[in-house]
Amino acid sequence: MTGEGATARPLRRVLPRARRFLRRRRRPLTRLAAFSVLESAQTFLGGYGVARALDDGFLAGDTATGLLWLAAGAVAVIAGGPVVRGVFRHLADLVEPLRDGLLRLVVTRALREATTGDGRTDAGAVSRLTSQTEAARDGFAGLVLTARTFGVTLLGTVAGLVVLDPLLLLVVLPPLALGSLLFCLSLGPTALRQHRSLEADEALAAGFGATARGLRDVVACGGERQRADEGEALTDAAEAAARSLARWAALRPLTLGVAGQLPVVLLLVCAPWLLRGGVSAGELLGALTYLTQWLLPALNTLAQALGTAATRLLVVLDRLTHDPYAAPDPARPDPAHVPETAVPETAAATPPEPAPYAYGTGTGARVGPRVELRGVRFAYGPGARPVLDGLDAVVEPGECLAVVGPSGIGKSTLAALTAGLLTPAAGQVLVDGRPPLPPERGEPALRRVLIPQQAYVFSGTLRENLLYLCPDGAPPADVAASARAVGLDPLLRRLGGLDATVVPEALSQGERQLVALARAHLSPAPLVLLDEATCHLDPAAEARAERAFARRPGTVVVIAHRLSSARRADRVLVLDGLRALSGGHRELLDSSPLYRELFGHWEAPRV
Ligand SMILES: Nc1ncnc2c1ncn2[C@@H]1O[C@H](COP(=O)(O)OP(=O)(O)OP(=O)(O)O)[C@@H](O)[C@H]1O
Repeated sequence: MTGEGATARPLRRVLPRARRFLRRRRRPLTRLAAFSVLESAQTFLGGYGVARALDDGFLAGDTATGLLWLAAGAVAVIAGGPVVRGVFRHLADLVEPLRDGLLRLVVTRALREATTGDGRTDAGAVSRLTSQTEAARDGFAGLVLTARTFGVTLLGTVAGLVVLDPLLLLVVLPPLALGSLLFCLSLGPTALRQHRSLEADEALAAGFGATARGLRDVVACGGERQRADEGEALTDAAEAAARSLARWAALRPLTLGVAGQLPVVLLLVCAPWLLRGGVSAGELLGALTYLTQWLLPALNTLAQALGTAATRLLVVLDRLTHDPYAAPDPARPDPAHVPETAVPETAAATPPEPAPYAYGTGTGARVGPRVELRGVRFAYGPGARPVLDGLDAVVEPGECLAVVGPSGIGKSTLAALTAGLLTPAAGQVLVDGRPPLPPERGEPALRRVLIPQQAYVFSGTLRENLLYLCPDGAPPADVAASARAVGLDPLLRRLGGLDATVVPEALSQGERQLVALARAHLSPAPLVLLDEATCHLDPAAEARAERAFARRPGTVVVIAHRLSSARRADRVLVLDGLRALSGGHRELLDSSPLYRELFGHWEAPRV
């Protein structure tokens, strides 16, 4: 999860720019302040008029005077119209340059990206030019207006209370100052938590987006458990961030209560003392009018604006002013990459299950799980014709079985059933005597890897790609040995070593298959299923990769792309739709017309 430093970064980036911008706008700011002082006369008369209306008018039996004072307050509001117009005019002088500056920045950057010719395009420029700059302008204007209104109200209220009776100020000022101070102190931590929550949400969205995009490959590579753990870690982080934000946000009503409502309560509680001290009933009501009619609403609006609108403004400003193509900060991992490469803390903290076999580069005895298919029937849909029906087959521990048969006969279906990706409608698939668990139920340790035709390579270093199926990591010597064994060395040298960054789309299909093969070779999985996983390699490279898997301890099932794979395997399974025959290459040439026919059609390269 991102740390405090990372969450504070947008604040640190935006605040100096904001200060510079405001320093250059002294004139409109001064004019705005001058109009605001005029406007505070409205607030002043709002409370003072009520006090005089009561004391000099209604309580003194002079209703006309009372009504006149009330009317004075109303006239002040109406006369304030031109003042408000002036405020908006000077507000425009402040916020329009902000939008112009942001537009200039976005256009300059988009043009630079379009003309540097490095192939990167700033796809978000249109959104930044339109909605985001408008959002920044509106947000800034709203914030200035709210802060200004609060300042005006506070000024009018304090002036009114001093004129009515300084004793009133003695009661009102302490809780108002204390509440405001507490509120200001809570702003920083709340903003930090808001950013942390936003970042956690974004990381969550990026993580699940990446999973959704690569779902097929994740399943094919047997990475469901790792993905599920990563997803859970991201969800937990987002939840923790939201809870932390909620705790700080809950402080806000408390501070507002101290600043806005406690003075009202204190005024009422101290009313007898105030009245004895010379404060009149009208002055008391005037003070209450200041608090309830003016100060409290202004305080609430300000708190709301600072709590939500200001944070949103900060995020938008940061997005607009921060160069997305600037050199990345090494302290900040790219959220889009985190789920692809990182082993989640929860997984790392869980002690690994004792591995039943030794894998990787060893050359020991032929060990591995026994795979058994008993009377397996499978159809893609309830009414569909079964692809496999009554299929019996066995792969002995440590054996390499090649599966051959015409196109569409069900070879990949058999691989997917063995991997646990599909469940038979009838019969049983057993790996070491147990049905392979479907991916969503996962198994604690990586038991099998299926490499499909379309190899999965992600953006990251070669090392990260190779270690993707090694939740507990692997010694560097094993990584290098697996790369060498499957024939990845030339690509490794060309890219500049294990720490070179891989751009998946810049690799050929065969190179991608080599990366996937090295990854499976290095993985601790005791059962490897190669579903035409070498189809883009030339015959010599295919032979090298298959020999590497034959030397690796474990059971291997190869869905053969060329007959040469069948010749190298310990045994061959021929699927012909009605029955399955298994045996050695020579044996099948004698016993299986289909195998003979396939052999006749296949080119048998000499490698
Ligand atoms: N997801 C699916 N939904 C419906 N039918 C499918 C699906 N996948 C495969 N099939 C059908 O099941 C049959 C067996 O397909 P499968 O891919 O297992 O054959 P295959 O022997 O591996 O073929 P190939 O050698 O061409 O890859 C085919 O008729 C295919 O059209």
